[in-house]
Amino acid sequence: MDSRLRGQDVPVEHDSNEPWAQGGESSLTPAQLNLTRLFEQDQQRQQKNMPAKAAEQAPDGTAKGKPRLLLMGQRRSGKSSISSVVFHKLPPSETLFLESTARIQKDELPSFMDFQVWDFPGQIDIFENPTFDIDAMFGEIGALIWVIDAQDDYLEAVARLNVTILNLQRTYPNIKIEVFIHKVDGLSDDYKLDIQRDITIRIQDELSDNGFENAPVTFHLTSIYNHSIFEAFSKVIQKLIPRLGILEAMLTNLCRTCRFEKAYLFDVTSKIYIATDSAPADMTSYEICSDYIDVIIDVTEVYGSWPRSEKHREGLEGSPWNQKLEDQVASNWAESCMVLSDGNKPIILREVNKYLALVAIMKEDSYDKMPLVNINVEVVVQGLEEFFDITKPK
Ligand SMILES: Nc1nc2c(ncn2[C@@H]2O[C@H](COP(=O)(O)OP(=O)(O)OP(=O)(O)O)[C@@H](O)[C@H]2O)c(=O)[nH]1
Repeated sequence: MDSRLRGQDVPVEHDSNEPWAQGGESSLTPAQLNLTRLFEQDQQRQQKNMPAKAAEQAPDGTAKGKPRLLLMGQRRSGKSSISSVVFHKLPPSETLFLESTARIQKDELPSFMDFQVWDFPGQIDIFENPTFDIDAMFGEIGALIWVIDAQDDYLEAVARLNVTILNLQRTYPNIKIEVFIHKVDGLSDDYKLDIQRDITIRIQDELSDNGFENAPVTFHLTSIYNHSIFEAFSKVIQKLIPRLGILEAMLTNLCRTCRFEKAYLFDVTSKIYIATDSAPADMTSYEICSDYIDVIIDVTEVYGSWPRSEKHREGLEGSPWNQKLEDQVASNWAESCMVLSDGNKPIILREVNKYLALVAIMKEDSYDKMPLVNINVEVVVQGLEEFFDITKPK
């Protein structure tokens, strides 16, 4: 959308003499310097914890420093379906036709943090197979996602998961283990909770029998047929973001200042939310915001997206506007800073960069204050850009 459709935007002029506009170490604001220092400390700590072998080289030449998500579990538990639905937009019903994975599928996903997803074939046991370089696999920061089919007998899956956790805990105590109790669609709420309780107890008992009391294992109830899989991935990815608290604080402040009900920072392609404000997250607001992203993407696909052709640009900059496009829109990146009314609660979407978008649900009376809201959103977006600039893997 351009500003003619939006109407309410107040473009904020930026003084190029302002410190953050210039770049360079000496021109950083105290907040930027503080974040840079904290981030460097985090990285030094992580490098100390990394096994020497993994720190030396990346397996198969993939870029280092990219967080890696490993999808493991029994055959047909739903690993490839999860990866295809979340990261490749495959409609859930089409996963019925996916073939069994024969070799490890490595997916590099260009996104705000360029992570990789490795989909393991269900029949492979990496600890029994000497050809696997375990150090290279688990040395990088990331998470192991273990998928358990809740509609099937899960005892063997739990037993294999226990062996895997015990093996990992001895060498890589920091790796996060995320258990997806999957395919819970069609199960009653009571039954879902029973299964979750049973699996949790079986794993925790085994771990404490072996002397591991506080292993970082988290459980999620998931299905590709609703938003639960995106919600679970959001939680997994959030744990990989250094200094997530700063992002949350920014969004909480924005909600307070603009009287938003809820604000999410989304990774647009996967619709994973990578941060939200401190108000309790509820599935409904997440669903509304993520569906809204779909609407915007569909509209953008129909009416053209970045980059525009020279001719299109000339048309937009010509009469009657007679202004450069950059001067007409609030953001160089955003084509979709627009407001829709949903049940009297407008929703605002503002692109942050080509991967991220800020989506917020406003309160009923906030529509009148759009110019102020836009200015505040603009400032937060700049803060977010600076955050990701400082914390991106170097
Ligand atoms: N009901 C339901 N079925 C699912 C769900 N996720 C995946 N499936 C189905 O589970 C079957 C197996 O899915 P796959 O993704 O191929 O399983 P996999 O774990 O990758 O299997 P391997 O490659 O053999 O290890 C497919 O028929 C999917 O449609 C879910 O959330 N709910």
